[in-house]
Amino acid sequence: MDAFKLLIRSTNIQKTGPVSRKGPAAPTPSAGAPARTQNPLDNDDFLHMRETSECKGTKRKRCGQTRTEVDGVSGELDFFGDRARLSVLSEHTKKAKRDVPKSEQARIQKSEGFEEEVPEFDEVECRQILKRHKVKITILGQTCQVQQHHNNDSTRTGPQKRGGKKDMHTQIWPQPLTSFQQLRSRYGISRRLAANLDAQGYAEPTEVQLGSLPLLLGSDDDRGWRRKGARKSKSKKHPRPEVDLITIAPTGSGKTLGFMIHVLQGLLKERQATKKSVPEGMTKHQVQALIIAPTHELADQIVNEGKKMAAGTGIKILGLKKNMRLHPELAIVSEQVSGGTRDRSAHTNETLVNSDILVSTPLLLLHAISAKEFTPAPLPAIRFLVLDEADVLLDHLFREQTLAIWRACSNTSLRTSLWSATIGSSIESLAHSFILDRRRDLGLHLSPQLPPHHVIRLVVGLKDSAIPNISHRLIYAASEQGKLLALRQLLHPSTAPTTGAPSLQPPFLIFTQTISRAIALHSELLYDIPVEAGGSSRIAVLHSDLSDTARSKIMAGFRNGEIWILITTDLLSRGMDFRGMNGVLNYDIPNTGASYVHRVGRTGRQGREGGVAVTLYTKEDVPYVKNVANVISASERAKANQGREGEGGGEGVQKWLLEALPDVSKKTKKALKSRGVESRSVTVEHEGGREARRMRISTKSGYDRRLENKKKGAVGGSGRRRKQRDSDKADEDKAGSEWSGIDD
Ligand SMILES: Nc1ncnc2c1ncn2[C@@H]1O[C@H](COP(=O)(O)OP(=O)(O)OP(=O)(O)O)[C@@H](O)[C@H]1O
Repeated sequence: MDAFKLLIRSTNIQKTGPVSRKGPAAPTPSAGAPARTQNPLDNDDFLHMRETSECKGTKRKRCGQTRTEVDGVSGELDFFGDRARLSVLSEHTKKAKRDVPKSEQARIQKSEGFEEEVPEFDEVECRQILKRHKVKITILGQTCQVQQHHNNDSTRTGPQKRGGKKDMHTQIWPQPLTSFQQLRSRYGISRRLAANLDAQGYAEPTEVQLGSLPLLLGSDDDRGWRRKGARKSKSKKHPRPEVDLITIAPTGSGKTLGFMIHVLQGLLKERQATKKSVPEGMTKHQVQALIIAPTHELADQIVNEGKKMAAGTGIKILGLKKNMRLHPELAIVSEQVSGGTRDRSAHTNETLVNSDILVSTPLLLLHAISAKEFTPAPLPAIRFLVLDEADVLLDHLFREQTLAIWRACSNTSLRTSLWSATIGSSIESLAHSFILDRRRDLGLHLSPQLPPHHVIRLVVGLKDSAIPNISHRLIYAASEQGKLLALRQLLHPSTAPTTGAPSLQPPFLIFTQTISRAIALHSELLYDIPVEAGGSSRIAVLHSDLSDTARSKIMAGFRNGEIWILITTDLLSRGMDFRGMNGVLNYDIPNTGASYVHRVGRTGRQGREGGVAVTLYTKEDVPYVKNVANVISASERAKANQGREGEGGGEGVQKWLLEALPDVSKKTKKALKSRGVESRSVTVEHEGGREARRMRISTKSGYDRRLENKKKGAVGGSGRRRKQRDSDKADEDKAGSEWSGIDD
């Protein structure tokens, strides 16, 4: 199925200005820009690193010469090359704008299309555009008893039977957002928000933004909600349905901007509508939107993105920190506050920090809103709840915490949106039922005054699959020793026989199954990067056992190009947006197909070509590796449908291998998901045993290790003996010098 074909193809949408229905084809942002390595090392430098690693004696001079280049370049490392350029451009534009009178500015804006009334697409056009972009929008209906065998209504996408029951799902074709200008002209977003978006330099909405923003922002009538066959009523306007959205769109497709615009506009609209003067005793900012993400790193990234979009709007966005508490009235109470507005609560001595949007991990937030452990106080002011990486937030690890927060959001007009590149049917059902049950508990389903409510699923491309614009490689390395060897060959391809394998160029991420394995691999590779190229400072390990400060420092180092290779666990597999990332190496196979999709999705973002995803596997992994092979194969098929098979180093997984690999049973999948490959989870220190020793990450042979241990033992023993001798001598001296009276 050519699922992502249109993600990298041109569209019929004009790049700027008012949308023409018959406009020329233009590529969308996620349509795969030509390979562009923002990577500072830009290949030459990495080649230098390889050269220097091969440099011995005679080549010293050349190495020395290049060294200064490397040092020089390292100062210019800029993963966000485009962004820097854009910010310069936007500064330039801002300055130019300041010099133009306001009336003229308005005229220019209008001529640029910002204020232009954009004609609506008719139903056929909506369908064509959404289809071309592979955007499928479905109203999730309630489960009903099956009454007939054939369903002649073509708008029903089902029935999807579940034990004699079927889900009454209905596909719809609402107005797509074909240019950002329409956000203002059609959906009336704030001028400031539109300007902030403009300053980001995004030319056009990505597919997920094209589909989700009209649903979330919506106009006040039923435009775009016509279903196939429904009669158009020109005179009668219906209230726009309230929407809770479940969005499944590829990694790096711009979901963050989708929910951020929705939340910011929602808050700005409310602020404008009520034009509230702040009542006495109340704070100026009140948390009305919660964005939940599974890791601190992702939460920080969302805050950064949010701040850019919220600049100058008066809306505050804050990342929750450990030392903060959320008051039941939704003022954040903190003893040590860094930044933000400060107030003194009238009733307590606690310091209050005010914010409109709060970004947090589930546990941190639950802690902040719970007076006693896990009994969260109600959060009636919350009107927007965003679950980023919703599938992981609703999976067993975070489920209780996430649902507890969701339950605490007691506002009757709460709008919830769930976002991820992978949301399986069980998680979707769970979310759907939770939304319906919550409405039932609040009595909302009986209220005739309320507008209709829909739970909508939006899928972009082929659901739950890896992006096809990167090259996937599945490499058999037989054993742990083999994996280390393979990794070194990828790092220094000139030392390896030509295998046709894609080379892995920094910056890249290496994923391991456990923290201890990440640490072990880090110490093993520490000296693989030559001193001339920066040595051990170029490689780092990041995991959840490190302090928050250490984690932030490493993240900053990786983002600004000081660190080239980052070894980590699944901690960084979701949501992290590192621009210019050249590759991902799964040193240990991921536990699930979804985990593979997210890990490899750290490269090839925004449809960029040239990313490489390498997965090493050993004979221990053979029973499980089909999980990964299936995802790669689906991605390769998508590529083949685009006529791009063989690009980027040949087939990711050969057909014979796919057929030869054993299927993974449901039971095994479940065990793998919770524990990973069992033999890799045991450690020599704690559980000992041959198995653990075999899975250890080290190039040293058993013989060498024994020799080393003996040597260590001998050195230790000699040290102990020396100490003993010294202490005996000291005792003797002491005894000799003590006065023992006059001998008779
Ligand atoms: N309309 C756009 N045009 C160009 N770039 C965009 C657009 N929208 C977002 N981006 C950029 O695309 C990159 C990826 O966006 P984002 O992190 O939101 O992806 P995502 O869909 O959330 O991915 P993941 O599933 O991995 O979390 C970001 O660097 C963002 O700035």
